[in-house]
Amino acid sequence: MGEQVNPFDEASSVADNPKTASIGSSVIPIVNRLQDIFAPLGGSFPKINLPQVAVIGSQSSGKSSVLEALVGRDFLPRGSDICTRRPLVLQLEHRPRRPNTDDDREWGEFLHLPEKRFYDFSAIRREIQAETEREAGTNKGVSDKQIRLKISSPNVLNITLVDLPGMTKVPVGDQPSDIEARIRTMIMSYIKHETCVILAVSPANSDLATSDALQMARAADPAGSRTIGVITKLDIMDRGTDARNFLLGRVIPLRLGYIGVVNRSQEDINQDWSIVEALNYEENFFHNHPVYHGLSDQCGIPQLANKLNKILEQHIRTVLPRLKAELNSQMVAVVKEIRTYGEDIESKAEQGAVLLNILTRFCKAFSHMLDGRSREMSTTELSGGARIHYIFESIFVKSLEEVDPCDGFTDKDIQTAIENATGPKDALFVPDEPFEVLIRRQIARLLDPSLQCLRFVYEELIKMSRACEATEMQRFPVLRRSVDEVMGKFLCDGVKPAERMIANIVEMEMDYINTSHPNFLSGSKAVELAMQHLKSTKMGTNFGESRNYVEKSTMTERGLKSRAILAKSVANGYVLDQGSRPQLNNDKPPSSGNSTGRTSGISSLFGGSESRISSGGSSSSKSFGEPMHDVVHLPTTVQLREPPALLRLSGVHTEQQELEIIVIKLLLRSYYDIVRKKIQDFVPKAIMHFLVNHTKRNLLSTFIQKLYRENLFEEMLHVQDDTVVKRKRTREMFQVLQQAVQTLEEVDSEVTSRSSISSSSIDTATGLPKIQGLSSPIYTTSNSDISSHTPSLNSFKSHRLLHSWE
Ligand SMILES: Nc1nc2c(ncn2[C@@H]2O[C@H](COP(=O)(O)OP(=O)(O)OP(=O)(O)O)[C@@H](O)[C@H]2O)c(=O)[nH]1
Repeated sequence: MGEQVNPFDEASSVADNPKTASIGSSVIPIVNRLQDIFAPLGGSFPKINLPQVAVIGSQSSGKSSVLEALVGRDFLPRGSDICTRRPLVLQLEHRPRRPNTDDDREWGEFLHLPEKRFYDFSAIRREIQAETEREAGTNKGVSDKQIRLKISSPNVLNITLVDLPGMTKVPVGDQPSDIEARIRTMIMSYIKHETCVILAVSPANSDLATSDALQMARAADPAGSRTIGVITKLDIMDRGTDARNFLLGRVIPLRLGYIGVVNRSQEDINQDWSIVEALNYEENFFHNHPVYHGLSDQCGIPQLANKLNKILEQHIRTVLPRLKAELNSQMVAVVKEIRTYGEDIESKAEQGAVLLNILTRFCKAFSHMLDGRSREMSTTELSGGARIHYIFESIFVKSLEEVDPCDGFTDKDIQTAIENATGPKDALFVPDEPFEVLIRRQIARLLDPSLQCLRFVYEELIKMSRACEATEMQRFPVLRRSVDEVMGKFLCDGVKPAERMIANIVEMEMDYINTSHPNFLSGSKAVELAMQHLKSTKMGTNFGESRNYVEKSTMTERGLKSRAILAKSVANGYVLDQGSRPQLNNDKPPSSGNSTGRTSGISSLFGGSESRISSGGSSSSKSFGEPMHDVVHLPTTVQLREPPALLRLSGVHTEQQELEIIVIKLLLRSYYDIVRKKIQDFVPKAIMHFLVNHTKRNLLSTFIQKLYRENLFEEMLHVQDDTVVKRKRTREMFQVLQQAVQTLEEVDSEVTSRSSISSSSIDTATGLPKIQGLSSPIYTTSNSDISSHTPSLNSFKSHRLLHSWE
């Protein structure tokens, strides 16, 4: 006794002591093996996160002593007074042994002292004490601020253990009056998590039935599926009493049962007993004790470690299927990749077959994509032929729909066109020319969007051809480039006739303005509507309404030629008839003398103003032999101003002019509508015929013509230089994965045979044992050990549990 353990000396570790078992000792080989499996697969593989273990109990119940014994290292402050005053989160980190090195030392590292390694474990204990005092003071104060300590060693498992301050009732020193509630809240924040295994420590020398630890554990884990009861200080119970009934679960039943332990007493600590010595003492104690002798499964730190190890093994067993699934999906990916690298193709016949196959598949994929029969059809966005339909309907047709037929010219422009068309005379009727000039101009504007639509479809086809490049084509860069080139040229060639056809359609429309079209608005209707509009404008009503009405109502009406109809229009009170002179509706005599330049002597079609017809009678009554005017040559008194070089209309319209403008606009709208509809119909047809369907029909024959040539086989099927390397590497990876799957199967059956927890009693979410059925009483079963059932691999597999991964 009293022999000091040298922490540097690995031989002194409990983990290596064949007589003892520390936490994770049985799990380490499994985890190591798993790591060996996954190491060659790279860092992408997820880690196995084991559950956290938290030690709870009343003050000085022996929590730190239990934790130390489980880890097998002396490094925690222990004592009869309050020692743990801040939560200590102890992260054990497995460091693989490095071959051919002797640096297998263990060290500790605090989060608050990064990069400082503690190789001396008593220095770790001193730092824990110092750091506790820095935060919680020296006078028994408690803080919930964690101390985080990482222990790195080749002998530990990756697991986190938490030592928590003990529960107390009466505040002492600097402790606040609500210390009890505060500590309980702190403890609960750790043990409430489903993945936390609770070690509920109760000292045997106090009333076990009122154990604070068991009460709290029950609150956090009502099913009792992750709580192990630990009874300490069995060596200092009242003489004549023992904890047998408690250990057997007869007082407070607990699903995972109880383990009784004997740690070092304060005196042992003072005498520097090592952990190994303490464990030897404990072993002897139970062996020689008349009551506990028969309860060897429930007594001793090694039994506690065993119980915990089984839980950890079970957890690993729970995550194994997930690992397998992960391996399998990697296998699938690798097999897929191997396929992209293909095999070496030697003979010409083979090369020809491969090339033809690739080209045929490409064309099929292209066709399928166009027709919406692609296997990899997206459900999140439009693709293939649906995009072309969208271009036609939602872009092209809709955009033409939104064009205003009178866009691009003003009323003044229309009036100027009318004036110019009548030449030096005043017109009898509204002439055809302005209407034709303007409608041609508007039809010409349809060409650009039509060609744009063609370009959009062309670009779609290019995109689709890229998307169709089958995986096997990826490894033949020359073939890929050639297919791109042939496709590009082929599509370009298809664009040209489509372009010509579209230009022809527009030109045809511009070349002959068919005012006899059945849907064209009749001139008389146009005049009528124009007059209605003028009238309603005067009355303040909205012309838009009447115009809409007109457009609808006249679509089917057979139109008459504008000139003829206009000549029979009614305007401003005059009845106009072709070839006859306008008659005034009233008997107003024509005024004489003050005729303007616009009066021509013959009434114009819209010649409604008196001034425009007033001088007609007198001039027509003169004979040819007579001079036109009676000119009296007097000295010039009035100087005419020179006409300006650039003549423009003022923009102020007479009512008559306004009427003419409206008529022209109505006719423009009506005719433009007819043309627009034709263009909306013919342009997509031209594109489909000359470009899209042509491509579908003739692509394969073009490919065969251009690329399927024996002298090109070699060149076309030349693989990328790194393909050979990749092919080799992927095949090796496939073998590694195959090996990994096999090893995993072995580990699985190994763990299954070792694990003694029934698969049906595993919580699928946490990997921890669970209670069957909610109706069963909490902390119910007697202390019948969790090891009573050993499931077969098949029974385990049939359950197909969920696995907890983080
Ligand atoms: N005789 C005997 N003494 C024990 C046993 N377990 C712990 N002790 C002593 O009880 C005292 C408290 O032990 P700790 O391990 O510090 O208890 P703790 O629960 O961590 O204490 P706090 O963290 O301060 O709440 C120490 O003096 C230990 O030596 C035991 O099984 N038998």
